[in-house]
Amino acid sequence: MTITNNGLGTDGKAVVVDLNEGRYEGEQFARAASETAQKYVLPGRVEEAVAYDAVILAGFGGPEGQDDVIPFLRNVTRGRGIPDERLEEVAHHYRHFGGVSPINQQNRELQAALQAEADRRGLGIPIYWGNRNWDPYLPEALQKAYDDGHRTILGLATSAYSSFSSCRQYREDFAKALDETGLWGEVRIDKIAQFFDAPGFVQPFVAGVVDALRTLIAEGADLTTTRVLFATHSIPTSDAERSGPRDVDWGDGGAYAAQHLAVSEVIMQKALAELRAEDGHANLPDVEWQLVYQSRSGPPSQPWLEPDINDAIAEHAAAGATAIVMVPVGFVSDHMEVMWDLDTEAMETCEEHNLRALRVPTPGVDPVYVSGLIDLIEERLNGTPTSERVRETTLGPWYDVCRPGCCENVRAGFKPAISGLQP
Ligand SMILES: CC1=C(CCC(=O)O)c2cc3nc(cc4[nH]c(cc5[nH]c(cc1n2)c(C)c5CCC(=O)O)c(CCC(=O)O)c4C)C(CCC(=O)O)=C3C
Ligand SMILES: [Fe+2]
Repeated sequence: MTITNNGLGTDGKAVVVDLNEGRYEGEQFARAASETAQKYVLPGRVEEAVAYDAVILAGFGGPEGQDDVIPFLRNVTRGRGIPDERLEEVAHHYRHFGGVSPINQQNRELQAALQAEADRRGLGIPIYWGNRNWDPYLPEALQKAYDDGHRTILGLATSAYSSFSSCRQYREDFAKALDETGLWGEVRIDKIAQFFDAPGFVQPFVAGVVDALRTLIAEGADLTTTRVLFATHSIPTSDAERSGPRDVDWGDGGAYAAQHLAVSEVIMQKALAELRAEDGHANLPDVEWQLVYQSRSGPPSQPWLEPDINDAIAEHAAAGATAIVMVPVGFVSDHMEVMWDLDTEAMETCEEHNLRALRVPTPGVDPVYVSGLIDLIEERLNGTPTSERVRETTLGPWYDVCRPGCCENVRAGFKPAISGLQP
């Protein structure tokens, strides 16, 4: 077993631990990793140029027909022994839309857009695409990249924040893909860090909030009774508390909530500044905003992050709000969680309370977002110093190499993962 420490540790710069050099076995691996961890120094960012020869875009995956729905849900809930009858309850969101989630098509389009931008910049790097929970699966994408001769791969997950579900699970899935293809030691895979505060991710939301507020202004709405709700996926509070590096006190909701709060505040500030710079809007009032959560699942006995967006809408209505702007800041495309939980359920809640409601788009394939993701790839290709990486909050740039315990999930237990020090 080898862990190679690429040697920058003690001078305060990034340590690179190449986890792809061997296959690690539980205890033994954990012990060796913690010895390495002694030498591991913040901030865990890789400032070394690496000649990546391919990128794998890792998506969540979704069903593309009624027959796919239950098998897909079995994949998502794998290992948790949820009976098909229960899955059928979750399935009705998908059933309602013909069993089709738009997420795969969105990722196909993102892959094509990323490829076009990479080619335009002359990077000469192919972009492959594979999913966690549906066809095309990650191991297939990895095998394809390998068969095409690629050995040094950069992973890019369609998820911008830290938590077990939004970061570590993707790291584990890349490791699992190495397992299933038997390519440990043959291929190196590193993952791009969480990018919640990268300009390309933030800017489309700013533009969306500007558009929404402009629409409300044009309608003669009162911005002092308008509420901007930044919505993200709820997660169990136990996951939230373990999100991000464990040696930092992130406050309630861990790094997950801290990242969302920081980025929401920036989006709000930038949107208002942009509007105030326009003719006639110099005296625009501040608009109240709040971070809210959606799509909770799990048993009622298990605490998840709150408030739920629907409860928040009802409370704002009771307190005299007249308009709601929903900003799906936790998501990168308009997939089922957006179509159902926001555009269907939360919209209905707004209607029940006679609130004017608007929903801002996700980044999707906005050229600013696509170009911003390619910037992140170039940072790693070039080994761009931390100080030269542009980010919109003081929390970033996030860590390229995750520290031990980062985003760990005590329920799931220890599993190998790329791009981090274990366990
Ligand atoms: C943080 C987070 C993101 C954002 C980061 C990212 O994008 O990765 C996300 C995205 C998504 N979640 C999605 C779908 C589902 N998530 C589920 C279940 C869960 N998600 C969780 C968290 C997250 N989920 C959690 C803590 C669970 C509980 C079970 C567990 O601990 O694992 C279930 C199971 C049924 C249920 O429990 O409701 C489904 C079907 C889809 C696809 C949509 C489509 O098809 O268009 C997408 C993009
Ligand atoms: Fe989910």
